[in-house]
Amino acid sequence: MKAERPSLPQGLSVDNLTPAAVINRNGIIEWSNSSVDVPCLPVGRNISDVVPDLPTDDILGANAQVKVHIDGVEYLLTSYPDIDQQTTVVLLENIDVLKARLSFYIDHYEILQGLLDSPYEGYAYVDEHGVIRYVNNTLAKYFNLSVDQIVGLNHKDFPLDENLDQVLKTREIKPLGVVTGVGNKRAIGSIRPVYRNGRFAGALGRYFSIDIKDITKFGGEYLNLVASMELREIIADIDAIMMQLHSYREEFQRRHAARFSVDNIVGKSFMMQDLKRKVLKISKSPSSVLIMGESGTGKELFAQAIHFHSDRSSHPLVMVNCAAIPESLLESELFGYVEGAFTGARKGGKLGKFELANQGTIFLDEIGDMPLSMQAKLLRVLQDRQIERVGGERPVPVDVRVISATNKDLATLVKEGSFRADLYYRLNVVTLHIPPLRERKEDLPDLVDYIISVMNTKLRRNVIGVTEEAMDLLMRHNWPGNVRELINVLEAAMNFCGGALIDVKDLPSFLQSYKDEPADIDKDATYLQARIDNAEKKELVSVLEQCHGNRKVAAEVLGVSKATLWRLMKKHGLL
Ligand SMILES: Nc1ncnc2c1ncn2[C@@H]1O[C@H](COP(=O)(O)OP(=O)(O)OP(=O)(O)O)[C@@H](O)[C@H]1O
Repeated sequence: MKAERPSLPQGLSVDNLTPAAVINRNGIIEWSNSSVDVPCLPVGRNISDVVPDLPTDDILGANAQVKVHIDGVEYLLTSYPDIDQQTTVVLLENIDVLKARLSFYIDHYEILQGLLDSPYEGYAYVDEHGVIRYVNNTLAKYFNLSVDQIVGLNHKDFPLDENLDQVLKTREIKPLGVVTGVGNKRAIGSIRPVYRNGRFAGALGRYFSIDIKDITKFGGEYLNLVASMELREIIADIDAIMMQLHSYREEFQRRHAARFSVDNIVGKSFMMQDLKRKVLKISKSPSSVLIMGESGTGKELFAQAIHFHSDRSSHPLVMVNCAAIPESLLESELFGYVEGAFTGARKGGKLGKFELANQGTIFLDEIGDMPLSMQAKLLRVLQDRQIERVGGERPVPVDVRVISATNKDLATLVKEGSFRADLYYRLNVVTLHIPPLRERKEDLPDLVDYIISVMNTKLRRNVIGVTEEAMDLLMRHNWPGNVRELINVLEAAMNFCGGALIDVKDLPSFLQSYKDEPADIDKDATYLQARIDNAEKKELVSVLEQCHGNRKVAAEVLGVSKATLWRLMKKHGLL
């Protein structure tokens, strides 16, 4: 019958594989785990009979380790005295088995050490209290620190995996965590909970560099690692994200492409022809452009055309109306923000208009309304060619051409102190002045035709033009709202007109009232003179072009003296 096991010394546990016995002060075996299965320590016998070479006096009531032999087998015998020294527990471990186990551990230790020393992978172990207990050299290098400088720190004081806190709380694995080291070195990996003897014992993280320079540096060896399933999955995830990003970019690009070229700008007046020529010239240059002109003159249309004809046209044209965005939001709209930059900030942060316009063009409309505080920040961006996201810690380089527009007189704003002079000069490298419609009324008939054709599509109508009387009234108006006002008037008239031609009665009453006014001889004369001047200039330009700039021949063709030709060229700004 198997004797009941006496209590073992505290902290000692005995399994059934290691022969163990409890012996009394006289060396008699009182209990043994091996009496039935492996009867090498039979109960009731004296231990010195069973283990002939045992120095009994050394082990009884003492904690000792001795090498002994039983039936020719070598054992390591360990003794543990009970607290009252009445009994002693002895354990017998087969030395050959111990040696084999040890060499197994040594081999595995070396393999593990080799893995942990990997130059491609970073490892970290954080205990259940959040104290960093281990990092390998590779991970320490991410932070330009030594292993010793990191081990012992609490993870809250050190920027390890962003998911670490969650794993310590939820004890669940978190894939795709990012470790951001110094110089924006980044590694991606997973962190998982660790259990020891069934007890939660912290978290273990494993990371791969996602720095392309590192990947190429590791070359073939790195590619071997690519074969690992985990990395392949991560790469597949990154690929999917990149593809998504690419399609969003394309969609963004499509929505922000320039829709109008110079051919869409209606107007044959000399001033408009001249402006269109300038647009074609300046579009290729990276210089900032300032477009000035009253409201509704077509400043945005010109900005579109500049972008359309530039080398940047395959990249976005991003519009910002500086007057429409509250001052408090303008900075984050222009430069973006990082996650957690302020209360209500979107998760993951937000890109600003400058970054969205990268490699393309940004159109800053109503620049005269930009608050002074923002003007200083914009100036820095134009000088340094880099932006700083709100809440961000590092500048982001941007390659953006800036076109700004205003209907205010910026030079006067500078004098009054509400616009920075240095910014004015930065923006004003090239200036386009769009003349108001009243100064180029000869463009009105073409604009009317163009607007009617656009409105026919929009309103599903078939109007072919305006009557002579109606055109006369349109010509008499001063158009303070410029082309936009003309568009509104014609749209309203097309809604009223029942026939193919817009007549006087279809026009708004303020226009109809002109017909009761005596013709303004001065105004009409000015208009006529403008047309004559325009025709004269056109003829001059065409003849000079035909004669390849040879003034003597041009004067002959025109039938004027060389002096008259010179005077005419000066008058029309052709010298
Ligand atoms: N020369 C033109 N040819 C054809 N359409 C024009 C022309 N000029 C202006 N338009 C049209 O007139 C409208 C107003 O033009 P746009 O918005 O470019 O003016 P703006 O000067 O930028 O105005 P604001 O200063 O109020 O922003 C638009 O619908 C535009 O397409």
